[in-house]
Formats: sequence, structure tokens, C-alpha cells
Amino acid sequence: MVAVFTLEEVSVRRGQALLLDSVGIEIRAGSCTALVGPSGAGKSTLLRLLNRLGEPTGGRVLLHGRPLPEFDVLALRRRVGLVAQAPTLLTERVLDDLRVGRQELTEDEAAKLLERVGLPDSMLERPTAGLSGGEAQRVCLARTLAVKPEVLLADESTSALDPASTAAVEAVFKQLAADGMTVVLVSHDAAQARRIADEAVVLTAGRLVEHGPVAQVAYLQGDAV
Ligand SMILES: Nc1ncnc2c1ncn2[C@@H]1O[C@H](COP(=O)(O)OP(=O)(O)OP(=O)(O)O)[C@@H](O)[C@H]1O
Repeated sequence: MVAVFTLEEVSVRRGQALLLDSVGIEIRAGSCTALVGPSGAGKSTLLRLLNRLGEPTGGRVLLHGRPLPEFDVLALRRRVGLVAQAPTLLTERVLDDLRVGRQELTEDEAAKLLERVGLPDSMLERPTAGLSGGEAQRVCLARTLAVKPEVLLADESTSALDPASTAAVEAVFKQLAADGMTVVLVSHDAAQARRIADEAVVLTAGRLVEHGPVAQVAYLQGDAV
């Protein structure tokens, strides 16, 4: 197995609270890994360590065997892109938003990015203010992909979307992993994790309780989540 990320005994303590407790996992290259578990389990905390939006207070996170602090943080964040829960558009026009991380992006490339996330190229000239939540989330996803990251992190990226937009975003994640990208997503939805992920990491109260192929992870079986 080629590990993209290796977490060695990773802990995160904030004051009295132990948000992550000695978590050790490897995240396989070219797979879609879902971080699942109950509310407050530490899923977002773990995800944010992977591009240094957060720092462990114990243990180490390695990218291809190198500790994350050895990388330039901005270069790391281009390599490990994050799509947040709520879409945040940064400019007034869709095309300009897609160029935020890559100014030299041509209109052709921008149109291809939109196609990749299931949006028509006619949207390039649209004002960002008029987009629906589902469209805005997919523009954010396209903007992240414009930078050509090696890894895509997604934190509950469909939790505010209607079923049709959720299905569209899920299809994009699946296709990205099928194309060889490493995708790590946080989901509170077991059915979603089963639909799109290859592997699942189950956290409860900051501790790793299971990690394996989705079909073998007990937490994801049945509808009891
Ligand atoms: N700065 C902080 N100080 C103390 N506790 C914190 C801090 N930040 C987060 N927490 C707590 O850490 C726990 C883990 O938070 P985290 O957001 O990682 O969980 P989660 O599994 O993603 O939850 P959810 O599914 O509800 O988003 C929560 O109980 C949260 O309240």
C-alpha cells in the first residue's frame, strides 16, 4: 500500500479537552476515505490536520513519509486542497473565482473544470451572487481543483445541499478517486460513506475505533447511524 498520509499517535488537546487521542492511521493513495463517527468525535479536527489548518499537540502527521512541518505551508495547501462545509465565493464572477488560485487559467480550462463538477460552461460569466447553494458548492470544488491538488479534503461538503446537488457532488468525489486522486471526506451520513468511500475511519470521542474497507466497517452497516 502506498500511504499518502501517515498519522503516528496523533493527539490534539485544547485545554482540558482531548479532541484526538493517539490516533494512528495510514491513508492510501488514490482512495476515497470517509471519516465517520458521532457528532463531536473529532472528524473535522483530524481532517484539518492534513493541510495544517490545525496542529497536533502530540504525535506526527507525515505526507509521503515527510513530517508536514517540513513543507512550506502554502505549497502544502495547494497540494492538499480543502472544500469546506459552506461554500465561500471570493469574487463577483464564476470565472474569476476559478482563477483565484491559478490566475493563468484559460477559459477553456475553466469550462472543463465546470464540466468536471457537472456545471454548464455558460455559468462562467454568471455573477457568483446568484448561484444556488449546490451550484456555489460545485464552483468552490472546481476552484479547488483548478490548483491541481494531489489530495482533496472535504468537510461535510454536502450537508447543506438538496438531494440532487448532493448526488452531483458525490458523483464528482467518486470520479476523482476513480481518476486516481486521494480524497478524504468527513461525513455524518453512513449511507453516503457507503456510497462513495472505499475506506472508512471511525472515530468516537477522539479515539480510533475502526478503519477498513467500507463493506467491513461495522459502524457503517445497517441504518442505525
Ligand atoms: N478549541 C476548542 N476547545 C475545546 N474544545 C474544542 C475546540 N474545538 C473543538 N472542540 C471540541 O472538540 C470536539 C471535536 O470537534 P470536531 O469538530 O472535530 O468533531 P466532529 O466529529 O467533526 O463533529 P461534528 O460531526 O459535530 O462536526 C467537539 O466536542 C468540539 O466541541
